Amino acid sequence: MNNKLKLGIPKGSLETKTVDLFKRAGWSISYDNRSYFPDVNDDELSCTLVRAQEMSRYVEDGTLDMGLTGKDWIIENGSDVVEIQDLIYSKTSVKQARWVLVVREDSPLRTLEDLEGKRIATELRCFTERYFKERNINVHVEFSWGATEAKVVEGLVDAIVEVTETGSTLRANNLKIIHELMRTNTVLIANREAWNDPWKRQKIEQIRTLLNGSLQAMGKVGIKMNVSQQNLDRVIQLLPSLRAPTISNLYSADWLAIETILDANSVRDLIPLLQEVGAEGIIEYPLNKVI
Ligand SMILES: Nc1ncnc2c1ncn2[C@@H]1O[C@H](COP(=O)(O)OP(=O)(O)OP(=O)(O)O)[C@@H](O)[C@H]1O
Ligand SMILES: O=P(O)(O)OC[C@H]1O[C@H](OP(=O)(O)OP(=O)(O)O)[C@H](O)[C@@H]1O
Ligand SMILES: [Mg+2]
Repeated sequence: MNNKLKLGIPKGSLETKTVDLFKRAGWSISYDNRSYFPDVNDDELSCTLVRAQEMSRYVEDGTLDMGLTGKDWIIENGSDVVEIQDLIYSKTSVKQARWVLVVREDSPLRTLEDLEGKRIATELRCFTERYFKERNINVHVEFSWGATEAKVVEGLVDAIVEVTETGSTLRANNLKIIHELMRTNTVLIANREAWNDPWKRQKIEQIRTLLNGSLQAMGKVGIKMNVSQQNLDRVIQLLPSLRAPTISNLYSADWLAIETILDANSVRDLIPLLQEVGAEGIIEYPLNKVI
């Protein structure tokens, strides 16, 4: 029988982006709507859908060898897992999210200390209790099952501790941030025993490299151009690159080809500048992985 690595895919807001990332990395994960055990085109993997909130507990106890979840939930659960790789993506972006203390815009509460004796609702209850305890501020923290912003709007609680990325939910509800408690992002985690098993570690490393390479390639493009020897320095000065641009000789001795990688959104400003300093035959191409 084949060796198998048991992989947890986060069900919920991270799900689609995670499956997309695996697709780019070379693994096709497919399932019908009601199944919690997706198929994957790799005999060495078995996949299970698990809530992001619970992932680290199943990885810690070995039910799963590896999984993806948020740093916030690893901390909340106090799970002893190996954090293999930060993979900074979420449902909406490729940036970190923030857990923040939030009150109504018209609230007189301004600082952490102002929360003394007040009520706070949050999904991250243990973390929030610990955070205030460490600062000797007494608060009543109650668990929220979701729609947390509504509770502070309606006055059910004095404040909430909630995750935010763009801030649009807070703005839509006339809420303001008075303190940032933590930054969080998606992390690839592994069970300690699995990490110490040579076959499993090799498989985890393969997945880490390809997921990270695919994530790094998002929003980046390759660009290639020809330039005469006399214009070389002026072109090079315009080009950012991972290390240094690659330069190779063309058949005609005093012309060179330059190749580099850059942010896709910088290309439209860069191309006219490159032309001005003598670059010709410019081509741009998409990237699948940057490793
Ligand atoms: N709007 C957001 N922007 C960036 N990251 C987010 C956002 N919402 C949630 N996350 C992150 O995604 C992970 C999963 O989110 P969360 O815990 O809210 O579960 P969920 O799958 O959205 O389920 P639920 O519907 O219960 O909220 C968490 O680690 C969280 O930090
Ligand atoms: O700052 P923003 O970019 O507006 O993001 C913040 C919102 O995103 C999350 O909700 P989500 O969209 O995951 O919905 P959910 O309540 O179903 O989890 C979070 O619970 C906030 O409500
Ligand atoms: Mg959510």
